[in-house]
Amino acid sequence: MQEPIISIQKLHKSYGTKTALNHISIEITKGSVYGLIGQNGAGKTSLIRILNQIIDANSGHIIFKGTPMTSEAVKHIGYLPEERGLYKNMTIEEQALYFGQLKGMTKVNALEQLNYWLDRFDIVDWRKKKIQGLSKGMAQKVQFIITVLHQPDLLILDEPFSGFDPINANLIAKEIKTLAKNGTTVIFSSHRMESVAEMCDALCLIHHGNILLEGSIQSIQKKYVQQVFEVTLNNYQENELTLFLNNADYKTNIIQKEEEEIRFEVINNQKETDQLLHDLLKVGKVISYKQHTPSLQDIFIKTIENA
Ligand SMILES: Nc1ncnc2c1ncn2[C@@H]1O[C@H](COP(=O)(O)OP(=O)(O)OP(=O)(O)O)[C@@H](O)[C@H]1O
Repeated sequence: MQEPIISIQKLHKSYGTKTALNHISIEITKGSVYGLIGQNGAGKTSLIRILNQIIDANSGHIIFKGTPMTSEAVKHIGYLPEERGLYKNMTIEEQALYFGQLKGMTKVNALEQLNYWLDRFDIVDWRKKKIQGLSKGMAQKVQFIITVLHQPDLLILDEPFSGFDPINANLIAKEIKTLAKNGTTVIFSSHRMESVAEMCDALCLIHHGNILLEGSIQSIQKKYVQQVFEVTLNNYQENELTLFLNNADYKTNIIQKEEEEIRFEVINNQKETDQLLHDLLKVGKVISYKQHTPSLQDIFIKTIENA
C-alpha cells in the first residue's frame, strides 16, 4: 500500500462546549482526489483550517509527507478557501507575484507559472487587468490560478465550483483531474454530495464532527449495494408466478404486467442470488435482470438519517 501523503490522527477540535471534530482519523493517498463531504456545520472548514495551521486543534496529530505538520510545510499546500480573497486594487500579475512569493517562489518562477496558466485558460491578455474589474467567474479563475501557482503537493479546495457557471466548472474539474494525474493530492470539500462521485477516488462523510463513512467510492458503493433487483420475464406461467409472489423469501412489487410479459422488483434478503435466478427461471424466460446500485447521494442521506 502506498504511503499516505497526509495522515490525520485522532484530531479533536472544540469551540467552547461545541465539538467541531471528534477525534477523527483520515489517511489520504498521494495523487488521489479525496472528498470531504458533510452538511453545513459538519466540521469540514475546521478540519481544513487546522490542516492549513490557521487554527489549532485541541489534540491529535497531522503527519504531512512523513513528518509532523509545520508552518513551513504549509508552503507545500495550495488552499482555495470558500470565502475567496483577492486584493481588488492589484492586477492579476501583481497578485500572482505577491502570493507566489509568499509561498517561497522566485519572481521568475512565479511569472513562468502565471504564463503557463494564463495560456492554459486562454486568458493571456488578462495579465494587466485589475481584480476589481473582473466578473465573479473571472475572479474565481484567477483565484484558482493563484492557488495552484506554486505547484503544491497538496491542494485543498473548499467548494471549488461555487460561483462558476457549468462550462467554467467543467474546465476547473478537468484541471483538477490533470493535476491529480500528475501527482498532486487534492482534498475537495463540499456539502453538495451529488457533485462528488465523478471527482473523487475516495471520501469521508463527516456529520457533527464524526466520520460516518470513509473509503474508496467503489468500496462504499459495494458495501451499500442492495439486494434489490428489477426483473422482466416473458412467457411466464401464471401458477409459477403465483408461487413466486407468495414465496416468503422474497418481497415483490409488480411494476407492469401484460399477457406475455411481466416486470417486477424483487427484494431478496434471504437467498443466494443464484437461488433467486433459479426460482425466476421456473416462472418464465428472464429478459432482463438488474441489481439496484444506490447513488452516493442516497447512501449519504440514509447514513445521516440513521446516525
Ligand atoms: N469560531 C467558531 N466559534 C464557535 N463555533 C464555531 C466556530 N467555527 C465553527 N463553529 C462550529 O463548529 C461546527 C463545525 O463548523 P465548520 O465551519 O467546521 O463546519 P463546515 O462543515 O465547514 O460547515 P459549512 O459547510 O457550513 O462551511 C459548527 O457547529 C459551527 O457552528
